[in-house]
Amino acid sequence: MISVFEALTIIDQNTSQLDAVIVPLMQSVGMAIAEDIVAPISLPPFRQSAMDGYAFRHGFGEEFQVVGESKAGDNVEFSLKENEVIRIFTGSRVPNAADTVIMQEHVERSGDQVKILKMPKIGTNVRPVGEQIQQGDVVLRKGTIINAAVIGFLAGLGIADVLVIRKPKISILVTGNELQEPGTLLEPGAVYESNRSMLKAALLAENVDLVFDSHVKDDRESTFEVIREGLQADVLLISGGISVGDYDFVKEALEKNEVEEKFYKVNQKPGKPLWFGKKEETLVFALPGNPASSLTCFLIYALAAIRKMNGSSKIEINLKKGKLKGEYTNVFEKSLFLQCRESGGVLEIYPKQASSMLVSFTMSNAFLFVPNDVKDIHDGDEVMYIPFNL
Ligand SMILES: Nc1nc2c(c(=O)[nH]1)N[C@H]1C(S)=C(S)[C@@H](COP(=O)(O)OP(=O)(O)OC[C@H]3O[C@@H](n4cnc5c(N)ncnc54)[C@H](O)[C@@H]3O)O[C@H]1N2
Ligand code: MOO
Repeated sequence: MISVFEALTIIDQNTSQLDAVIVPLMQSVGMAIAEDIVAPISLPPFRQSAMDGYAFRHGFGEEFQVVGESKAGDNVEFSLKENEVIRIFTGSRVPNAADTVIMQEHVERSGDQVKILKMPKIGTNVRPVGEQIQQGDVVLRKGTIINAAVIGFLAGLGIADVLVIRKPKISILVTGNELQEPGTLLEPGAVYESNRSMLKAALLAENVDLVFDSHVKDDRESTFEVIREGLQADVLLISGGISVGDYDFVKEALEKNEVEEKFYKVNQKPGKPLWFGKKEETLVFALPGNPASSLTCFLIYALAAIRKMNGSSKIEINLKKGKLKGEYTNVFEKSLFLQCRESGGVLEIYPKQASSMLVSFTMSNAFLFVPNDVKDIHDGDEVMYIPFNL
């Protein structure tokens, strides 16, 4: 059985960033920029007034006559004499002849006469061309994730389309005769299906396209067929049917579909029977069906691969250092991902940790990571943890 870190390395070696596509700006939210962006124009593109007030030539007294107006959107030029001002507004072009703008609260106006009450320094309230960005500057680096601020900034540069890493296409397949949809009366021997909704919910916050989701009964032929369909994606996530029971057909169906196994079984709890493979460029994660095992394996392995496809860097665990509150003994000789609450670097382990249970997950914000060779951990000991956000 391989270790957690070997599993991550194998996934990393088999995962590549997806190709780049041009999309309209408004469709790019959450996507990673695929090449450095160079400013096509300077910002501001012209000398711009920062205030509503008057534009004038500094150093020629305090009393002026208003001889014109420049409002937002205008592009008028004036040859200002020493005692002349232009009425101006925030965002308007400052005529070349003026070097300073005084805000209107600092003048006294009567008719077309203006008296400056509080003389500003030369250059005040005039935003120079390129004050924010110079044309030709690299303004955003490859890999930047597009958020509302980036959208606003790019739109402000006049950019309407952007080259981004395309979204991974994801298929979800859950297996099991016993699974029944929530909202129906539970039949004897059945359980409510939860992994499909859970994985879909976890993917909502990610930059992906869900292209296929299905439930298949424990049947050899149907499992083969539905996996064949689900492989039309960048990532196929399968839940359940990957253990060694007589009705666990997933491994066999993956092999029959010529998905190459890269590993099966990781020395961890939960999630020991995790299976990972690849067919051409499609990655397949067969997640163990127990709900906590499925979610743990998704968060630690599949999500890291999806994010790498999306433009983030290497796949690795984000291990942080904290202190344990309480005592814990690892009796399993496996690496453990324990659901816990982290606050200020102090970790408290929740009691119900079985693979079949999600109750502690609902209250958790981190995994305490216990390596397989660590047995006893005492109150106040330094521990490693992995924060997560659900
Ligand atoms: N003889 C052995 N038996 C098992 C081993 C083993 O090594 N030898 N490993 C155990 C471990 S560890 C795990 S984890 C499970 C994984 O089994 P499968 O991946 O085959 O999952 P299933 O048998 O299909 O289901 C397990 C469990 O989870 C429930 N389940 C499955 N899918 C869903 C779903 N979509 N929503 C809600 N609940 C689901 C299912 O009803 C079962 O109770 O194997 C152990 N066995
Ligand atoms: O490895 Mo399984 O997920 O513990 O029950």
